[in-house]
Amino acid sequence: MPSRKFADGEVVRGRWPGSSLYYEVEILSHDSTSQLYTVKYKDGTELELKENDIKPLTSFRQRKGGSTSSSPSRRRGSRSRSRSRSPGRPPKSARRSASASHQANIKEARREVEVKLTPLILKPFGNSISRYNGEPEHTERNDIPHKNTQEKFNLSQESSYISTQYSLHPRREEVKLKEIDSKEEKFIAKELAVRTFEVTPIRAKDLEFGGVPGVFLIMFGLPVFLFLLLLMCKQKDPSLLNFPPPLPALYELWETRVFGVYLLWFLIQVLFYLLPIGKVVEGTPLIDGRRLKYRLNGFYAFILTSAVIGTSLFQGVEFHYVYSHFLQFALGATVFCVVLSVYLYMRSLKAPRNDLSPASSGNAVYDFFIGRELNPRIGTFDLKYFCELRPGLIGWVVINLVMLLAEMKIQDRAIPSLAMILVNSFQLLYVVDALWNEEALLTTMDIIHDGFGFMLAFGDLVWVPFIYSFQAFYLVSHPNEVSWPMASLIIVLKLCGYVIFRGANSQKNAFRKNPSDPKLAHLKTVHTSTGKHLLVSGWWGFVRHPNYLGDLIMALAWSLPCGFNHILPYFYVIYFTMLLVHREARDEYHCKKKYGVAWEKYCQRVPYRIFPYIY
Ligand SMILES: NC(=O)c1ccc[n+]([C@@H]2O[C@H](COP(=O)([O-])OP(=O)(O)OC[C@H]3O[C@@H](n4cnc5c(N)ncnc54)[C@H](OP(=O)(O)O)[C@@H]3O)[C@@H](O)[C@H]2O)c1
Ligand SMILES: CC(C)CCC[C@@H](C)[C@H]1CC[C@H]2C3=C(CC[C@]12C)[C@@]1(C)CC[C@H](O)C(C)(C)[C@@H]1CC3
Repeated sequence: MPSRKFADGEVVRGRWPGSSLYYEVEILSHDSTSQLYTVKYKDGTELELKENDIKPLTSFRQRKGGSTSSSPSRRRGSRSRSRSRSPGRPPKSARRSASASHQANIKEARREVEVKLTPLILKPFGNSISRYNGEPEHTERNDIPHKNTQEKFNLSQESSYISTQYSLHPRREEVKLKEIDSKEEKFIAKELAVRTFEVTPIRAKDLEFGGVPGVFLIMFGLPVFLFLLLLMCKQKDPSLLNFPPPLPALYELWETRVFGVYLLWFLIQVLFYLLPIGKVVEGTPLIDGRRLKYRLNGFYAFILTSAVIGTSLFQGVEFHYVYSHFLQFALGATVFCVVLSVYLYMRSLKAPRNDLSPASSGNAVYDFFIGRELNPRIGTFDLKYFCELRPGLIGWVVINLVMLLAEMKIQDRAIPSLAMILVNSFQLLYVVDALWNEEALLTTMDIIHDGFGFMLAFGDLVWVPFIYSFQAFYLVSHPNEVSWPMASLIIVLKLCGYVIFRGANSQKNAFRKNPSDPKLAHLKTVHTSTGKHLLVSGWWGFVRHPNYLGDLIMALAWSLPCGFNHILPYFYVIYFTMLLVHREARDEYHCKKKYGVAWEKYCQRVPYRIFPYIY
């Protein structure tokens, strides 16, 4: 077997094709047949290089006094004084055909500017930002000013893919050069976006959820499973050992009126979403540097929904209808989700490449599931963002209330059971918390990475409202009396989970928003090649996903009020453990790709993923 010189994960310099420039890259893999290395540049571009085009870091000498950068994604220090070339920028030969006239204009204008070129000096670890994935001198730092500089640096560079390669010193016509700069930057950013998609097709082995067969199974299996669970839960003895009840015929489950009520609910939420109340914030930078705007009015939508529900109750609207047609509502929501997914896939075929999700693969079945378009929008209406928090999440609280009323009616109670009150209030707290901290959603994997397809449409609109309300649904036909001491223990457990969940999420969100926040000055961090830091103390030094741990503890506290007669109310805990273990693995995979060696250092330092000393 032919030997290879560089190992996976090694940080080296890779030649940018068509040029004699070398950039820091991470070796991702090596193909022994073609003898090519797959490498990743710091701006995320992945390419295949020959061994000859790769050099160890040590083969570059550091030159004193040079004002250069070796970071592909590094923004120029002084925009008026420097010109750029970057790995994102295609080699001249490749670019010429596509952009001949644009380039001619630029060249023409540039001729009028007298410039002095400073050749690139590759400077291993010459500046903090170019230290690849790790901490050559100190791994931990509390030095906020240092962190701040880097973080600011990173934030500004995030919207640009331009790197400083040559230092040009204009002597005249500075304004003109600036104009060319900005024209060219836009052009390069656009080309890079296209190029990144061209050079990084997702290979079959990178498909998540078991690839095409896996997502096929999930798409058909989950709706069937949902109905089985709901039917089992309605049985007098919902033991798993009992044979599952047969699925009713489709015509028995379909009711146009129910579907109409569901549509009405959806439209009311659309209306609330469109209200011009709440502040508007920017999301994380997209591949082409744009930042989408999002209005944060989820909490207001919740208040308004509560007002509508309260008024309807007062007016005597029969909410029991939802309980007695629960399966029909679940089917209505499923049909809606399928139609929505088809629409999303169809429109994504016309979407520009820049708008596609990094998770999409080119395979129709897989993309239908994972979502092809990252942020499908109709005007300013963001479909994914809307569905993630509104109809399903707020719907879950309303369904819980329906179950509480149904319990009182069916069990002939003057007040709801303590178990029902616990389940309702715990889950209400969870939903209100999500809506109150709506901005945090903008940095989740769902918004940044996954497209909007069947997975999230079904998850948000069907799975969340109809499965997450399962404990309340169970309690309607399976009463469980909880003693006060037991209730107190459960409340303590829920609060512990909530403190961990909220503490961890808030700590990370605050750190990502402002790394020099004085309240976080005591926390230790490692810095990464991207300029971002990773927290290695506080909640994030306890386990690598403390927020998942808190979430799981809360999930257990939601199930305990249902007692120990059946395993069915614990389905949520079991499913959620599987979901979060899988999600954790997906996140680790992305973080490993993003942060390389720095992530490995973090893993060594914080060895447990979710459960301390267990996993
Ligand atoms: N109820 C449900 O069904 C459900 C389902 C899924 C998730 N959730 C909850 O949703 C919340 C968000 O979850 P999520 O899956 O989006 O993941 P998350 O844990 O909030 O975010 C993961 C990201 O955090 C950053 N990060 C990781 N380690 C870090 C560290 N040590 N220091 C600083 N940043 C670090 C990384 O992104 P960057 O470095 O790029 O910032 C990583 O990609 C969680 O609380 C989770 O429990 C609930
Ligand atoms: C295969 C499918 C069944 C998988 C479906 C997954 C979805 C149900 C989840 C994926 C991301 C989740 C999520 C929340 C709810 C459940 C998901 C949509 C969330 C809205 C719950 C409240 C949290 O506070 C949150 C806003 C952080 C969270 C975001 C992710």
